[in-house]
Order: sequence, then C-alpha cells, then structure tokens
Amino acid sequence: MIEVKNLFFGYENKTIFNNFTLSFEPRVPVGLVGANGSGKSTLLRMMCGILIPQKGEIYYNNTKINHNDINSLLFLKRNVGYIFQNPENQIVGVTVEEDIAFGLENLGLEREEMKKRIKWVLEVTELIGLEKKDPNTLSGGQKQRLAIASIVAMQPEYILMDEPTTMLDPEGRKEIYKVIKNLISIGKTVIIASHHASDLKVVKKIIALEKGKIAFNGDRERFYNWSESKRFNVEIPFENIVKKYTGRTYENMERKICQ
Ligand SMILES: Nc1ncnc2c1ncn2[C@@H]1O[C@H](COP(=O)(O)OP(=O)(O)OP(=O)(O)O)[C@@H](O)[C@H]1O
Repeated sequence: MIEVKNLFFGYENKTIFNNFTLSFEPRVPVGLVGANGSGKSTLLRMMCGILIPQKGEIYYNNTKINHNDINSLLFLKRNVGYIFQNPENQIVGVTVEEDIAFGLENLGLEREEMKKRIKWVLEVTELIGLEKKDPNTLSGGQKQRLAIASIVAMQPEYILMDEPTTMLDPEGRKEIYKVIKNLISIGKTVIIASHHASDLKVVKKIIALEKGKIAFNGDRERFYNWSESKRFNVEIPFENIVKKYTGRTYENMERKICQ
C-alpha cells in the first residue's frame, strides 16, 4: 500500500498540493485523471521519490519514508517504479538488453540472475527477438515498452505510468495496453495518469484531481456518469457520449477513425 498523508507541495510560489491525503491499495489498477496542471505528474513523482514533499509523509507498506535517508529512499524506489511520458528520457543502453541490464547492474545482481530477469521481462513486455537491437531504431511503441521493461526488470510492486501513450500512434497504444494487461495479470499494481479514455479501460478505479484536490475517487463505471454530470475536463465523457448517442463502443468508433 502506498499512502500519502497531509502532503504540501509547491513550485516556486505556486502551491500544487495543500494538505493532500490519498492511498493506493495493492493490485488495484488506478487511473489518475485531471486537467492539465492539476498535479498528476507531481503526485506520481512524489510517490516514487523523484520529488520530495515540502511537508507531510509518504508510507510504503506502513513504513514511513525518510527523505533524508538514502536507504529509505532506495526502499521506496525499489518498490515503486516510474515510467516517463517520453521513453527517450529513460533509454540509456546501446542495445535493448543492455538498456534493461543497466538498472539491474545498479541493483548488484549476479550475472545469471540478470540474464533470467532480462529474459522474463522481454516476455512480459513482448520484446522477444529485439534484444540486440539499437533502441534508436525501435518504433514508438517498442521504445515505450523498453522503458517499461527496464523499470519492471527491477521488480517494483507498483508501476506508475505518466501518460504512457501520448507520444504513440494507435498501433503503439495497443501494444502498451497489452503490456499493461500482462503487468496486471502478474500481480503488479499499475497507476496510469492520462487524458485518454482508451488508456483507462484496464483500470478498476479512477481518481480525478482538480487543482490539487480529489474531485472523484471510486469505480471506473461510476466515474463515467459522474464526469458527464460534472462536465469534467477529460476525454472520458466523449466515450460516454459515443455509447449513449450512437450505440457504438468507443473502440469501434476509434477503429473507424483510424481506418
Ligand atoms: N518544474 C516545475 N517548475 C515550476 N512549475 C512546474 C514544474 N513542474 C510542473 N509545474 C507546474 O505545476 C502544475 C502541476 O503540474 P503537473 O505536471 O503535476 O500537472 P499534470 O496534472 O501532470 O499536468 P499535465 O496533464 O499537463 O501533465 C502545473 O501548473 C505546472 O505548470
């Protein structure tokens, strides 16, 4: 369980979170939605230790994170992985397998264990056959899957994804959805910040942020009605409108648009 309690955070003179409290249960996939600037990325980055709250606490499985203690921060980072929106920010290796190995070397894994992990994560992210490829030659979807693979190889329990499909075409997006489903099926807790309705099909719960406050926290199905009634500023109502007025699913509609 990740808990953030009484969090305060601001950039320069702009307050983003003011006494913010929220928890994320294990193995419940969550979609984090909200208008641009509502604080989604800031929250995810605090949850994995990239950003340090100015006040308040973060707990991982009831252990309070001490941001002044490198071991405590490493404990958080080992358990909570963060995938950047742009995979280019994350890829460092000359080949796919070297890129995955980079994080594992930092964990100090034995060579044999490293090989096993790389093989396992290539399967989970459906990158088998691409291990010797130069990451620069990969498609957008493959690059994003490599960014995911490099984090998942370190076996965090939670995987935070910041707009994982924004840079991708429909084909690339489908590849990512498949990988997210794989991650959920092996018991990882996936939290996805997104504006795209189709990114949120796999999640069970939605948390909607509005100016650093929780506007909605509940089941995805309930969110659709709530967001329509509130005219909440994400793409979700469109999905509802499509179903309501055309009787067709959003997926069919999207396929039609892409053909
Ligand atoms: N490094 C920074 N320095 C100053 N202000 C920042 C910085 N990063 C974010 N902000 C501001 O903080 C606010 C919250 O940003 P954040 O990226 O967390 O929102 P978001 O909900 O993820 O937005 P988006 O959907 O556009 O990614 C925004 O107004 C943003 O401009």
